[in-house]
Amino acid sequence: NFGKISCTARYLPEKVVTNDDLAKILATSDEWIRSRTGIEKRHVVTDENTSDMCIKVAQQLIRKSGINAEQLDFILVATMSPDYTTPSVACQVQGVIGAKQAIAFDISAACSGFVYGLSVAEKFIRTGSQYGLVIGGETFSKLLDWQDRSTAVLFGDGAAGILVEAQDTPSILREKLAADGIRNQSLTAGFQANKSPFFDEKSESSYYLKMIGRDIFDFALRDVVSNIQEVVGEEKESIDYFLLHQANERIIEKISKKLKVPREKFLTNMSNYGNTSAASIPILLDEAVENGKIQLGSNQKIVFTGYGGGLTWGSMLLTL
Ligand SMILES: O=C(O)C1CCN(c2ccc(-c3cc(CO)ccc3Cl)cn2)CC1
Repeated sequence: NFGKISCTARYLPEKVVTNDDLAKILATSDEWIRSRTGIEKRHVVTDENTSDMCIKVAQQLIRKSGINAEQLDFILVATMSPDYTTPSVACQVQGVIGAKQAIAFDISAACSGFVYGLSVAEKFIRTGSQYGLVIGGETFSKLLDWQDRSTAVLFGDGAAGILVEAQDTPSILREKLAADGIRNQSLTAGFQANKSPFFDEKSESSYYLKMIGRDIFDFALRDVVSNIQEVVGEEKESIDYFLLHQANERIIEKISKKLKVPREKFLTNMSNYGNTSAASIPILLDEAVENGKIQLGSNQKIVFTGYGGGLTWGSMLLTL
């Protein structure tokens, strides 16, 4: 058997924060944020955590697909902002929706988490699983230094995911995942300092998200472009849509130029959500399904590409 995407869903927290709202608390402006990132607004949780949003996505997937939660064999949640280190968000979801047969664990691959998760899901399907959920969910608002205008304006909260089910023909045609731990300090968040009586005082906690933007930008233009080329090969023209992690409008423009693929083949929505890390690709996918650009079961060819902290990156070529 092979995995196919048979349902999509998304959940955004109610509160919307515009660039002008941020300009009231930070030395920034709508003009700067919009011109440098393409972001106009983002959603921010006020009383929810990552698990709450992922549970809502899972409940929608079950309702929309008509399957019973007990049919699920696995639940994978890609997140770098879980409620706890344990239990996993996936286990919190599994418990609430009553997916008693499902194994459940989180995937920590930053903004590549959804692509890594879909790749893992495919392996479960190929070895006998029938149904599973892959959900990307983030509450970055708790990781950010809201005094730091270079990062606080870039990110948003949200969750989205897919139901993956077994079929006898392949949907995932090619994939290439990668990581480079040498550059692991280019994007960090959530460091927890040790406070035991036996630990040297040296360690200071750097919980807030820190990013060397220039390094990540360059990485996206170099490694990510060659990764897409490696996965897409000569079939560039036959791809209907490229769904890249929604980090920055200018990055996507530059990548489309480097690949010599028309910009309109790259779906984007960072203007409305900011960078939602592991949730960004499934949010984009669910919107495209909702507005009809993408139809599941249509044999359309799409590419998913994640890239971010780790450093991690990876692309998958699918026929839907
Ligand atoms: O001065 C400017 O123009 C700044 C320059 C720096 N910028 C950046 C840099 C890197 C990212 C980014 C982040 C992640 C993490 O999800 C993944 C992938 C990318 Cl490419 C987003 N924005 C913002 C505008």
